[in-house]
Amino acid sequence: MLTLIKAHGSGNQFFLLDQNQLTQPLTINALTRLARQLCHPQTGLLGGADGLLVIASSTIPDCLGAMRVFNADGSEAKMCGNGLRTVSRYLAEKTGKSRFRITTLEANLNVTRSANLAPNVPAFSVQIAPISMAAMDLPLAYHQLPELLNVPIPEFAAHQTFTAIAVPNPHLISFVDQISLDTLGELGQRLNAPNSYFPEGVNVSFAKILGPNRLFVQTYERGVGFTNACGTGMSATSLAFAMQHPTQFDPTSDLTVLNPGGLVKTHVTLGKTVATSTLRLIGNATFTAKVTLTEKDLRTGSFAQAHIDTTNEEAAYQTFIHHAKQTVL
Ligand SMILES: N[C@H](CCC[C@H](N)C(=O)O)C(=O)O
Repeated sequence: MLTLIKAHGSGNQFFLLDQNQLTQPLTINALTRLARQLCHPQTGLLGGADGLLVIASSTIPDCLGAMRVFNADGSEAKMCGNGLRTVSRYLAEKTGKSRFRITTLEANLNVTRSANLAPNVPAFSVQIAPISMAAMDLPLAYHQLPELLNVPIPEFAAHQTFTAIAVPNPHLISFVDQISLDTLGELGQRLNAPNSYFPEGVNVSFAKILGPNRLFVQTYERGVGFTNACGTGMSATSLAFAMQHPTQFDPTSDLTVLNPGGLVKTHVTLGKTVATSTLRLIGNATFTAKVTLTEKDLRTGSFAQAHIDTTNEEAAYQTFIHHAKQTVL
């Protein structure tokens, strides 16, 4: 038997699979198929999820594991900020460590257990890196511009400016007075269609500035669609906020970033270049259920015999968010 964990970071839902439990690792094709099967909102497990996080061993010194990210549509992503917090918790509990690194596709990232946000609401602080605005790192094909920083782009949306940042997965960010889900949804779908300005797709975030170091961010995610929260999206948006709204950015304290699924904190340090800036994402790592099933059923995508143990953490998280939103707004 093996265990899948259903988890979320700020309402961004994932299944965690530690490949070390398997007789042999699943191939990329099998992981792509499994992500689609597990995450499907109707036919998946537990109402589906936004992605599948695959944990494997790492050979890098002081890295306790490696994380790969598969979106609900099966596409692989370079990074997942909310997911990294849940993987950090999994590895912290597996090893008893509270400060270590995790290998991701383009960086070995520092993670640290933080103080619980409330009783039964564990939290982690994770590094988000590498950071780039170079069109080739997104990749972006828009009128040969070397980067997008606060650029009006009528083809994307009227009367809006856009910033593109890779952390290292690709993000397109626009600060708006009011968030139009229709505009965001149409743009998200259009820029993730074949032959768009973003040949590998892009996560699109609209952000509302609520006050100094306080944002609300809604993201349309590549490979998923609208989600409760996008960790890398909120991190990239925090960096864009620091660059574009310096009078409202206090570098000495965290930002509070609200989202439909709750809230996170981010910390931004602005370097001389974007590549020398740093980002940290701090927030909950909630395990909502543990799923036990045979390796055979996992490999065949047969979940009828899976045994579900629901935890009591979701109620604790909702209580925390209810109180937190009252204090932050
Ligand atoms: N959809 C994203 C991956 C998941 C990232 C998001 N869930 C996060 O927390 O960062 C992408 O394709 O780049």
